[in-house]
Amino acid sequence: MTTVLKLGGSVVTEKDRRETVDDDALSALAEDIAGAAGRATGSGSDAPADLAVVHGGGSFGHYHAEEWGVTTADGTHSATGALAIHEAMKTLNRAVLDSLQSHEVPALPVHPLSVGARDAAGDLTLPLDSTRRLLGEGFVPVLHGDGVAHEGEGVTVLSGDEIVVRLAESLDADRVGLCSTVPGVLDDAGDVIPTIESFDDVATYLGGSDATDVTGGMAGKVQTLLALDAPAYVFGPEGVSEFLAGGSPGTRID
Ligand SMILES: Nc1ncnc2c1ncn2[C@@H]1O[C@H](COP(=O)(O)OP(=O)(O)OP(=O)(O)O)[C@@H](O)[C@H]1O
Ligand SMILES: C=C(C)CCOP(=O)(O)O
Repeated sequence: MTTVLKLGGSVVTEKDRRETVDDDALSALAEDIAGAAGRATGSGSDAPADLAVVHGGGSFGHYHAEEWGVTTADGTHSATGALAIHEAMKTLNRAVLDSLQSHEVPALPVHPLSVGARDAAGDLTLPLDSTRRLLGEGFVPVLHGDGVAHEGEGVTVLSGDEIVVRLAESLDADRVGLCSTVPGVLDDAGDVIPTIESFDDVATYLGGSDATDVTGGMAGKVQTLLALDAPAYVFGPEGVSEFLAGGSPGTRID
């Protein structure tokens, strides 16, 4: 059983305060991840079957991407700018790793800038040999939204959501979960939509992000998740344990 879980940048950071980790939220998530694997602190048991974690940018990557005018399509040839985005994401990644490891989750980093590339059409190559091998050896690889080399553009943004989709396809994942600040995809009355099977059915409800976010909020998420073979779930932090236990919190996207 292979599971891909994205921790939204909106959840693990205070999105409107530059480069600020939400320590309490992150720690609660790490505890849920550890608990789901029967690996709560002190249990000493091994890693669960194949869990890959991805996290977004929150108040780390997005601030720098915006400052340098970098999006998923428009890049920078400034090494200073690209490094600012990458280093901010590495700082956040380190905080995620520290929190997971402090809950006995055997988490290790995989930095997409070092391996990924986009061609001129924007198509992504993301070799995942190290991710696959880490999983096979009982680790929990933790990838993150990052900069990526992009033909003709320099470096553009690679969103955590795009990494999730690529991971799910390449690892033939059984389940995909996106933990965001919202309890699911919401309709115009603010209620969680239980299941989404077509973009057109829900397009009018879907907006961008309510914070600084160069990769674009819920509409993009739903669109990319619909393209996946594996079922994907969008839920809030309260849904993580249920998701990792095999349940169906929030919105299911088929
Ligand atoms: N119909 C909708 N239902 C739920 N959320 C919506 C909807 N339309 C827009 N949103 C916005 O989408 C946001 C979630 O997208 P966002 O990209 O901020 O999430 P994230 O994945 O947690 O963060 P990051 O992109 O930094 O990783 C919600 O906080 C909300 O503001
Ligand atoms: C802004 C950067 C570098 C990462 C974006 O990742 P996302 O928050 O998952 O969209």
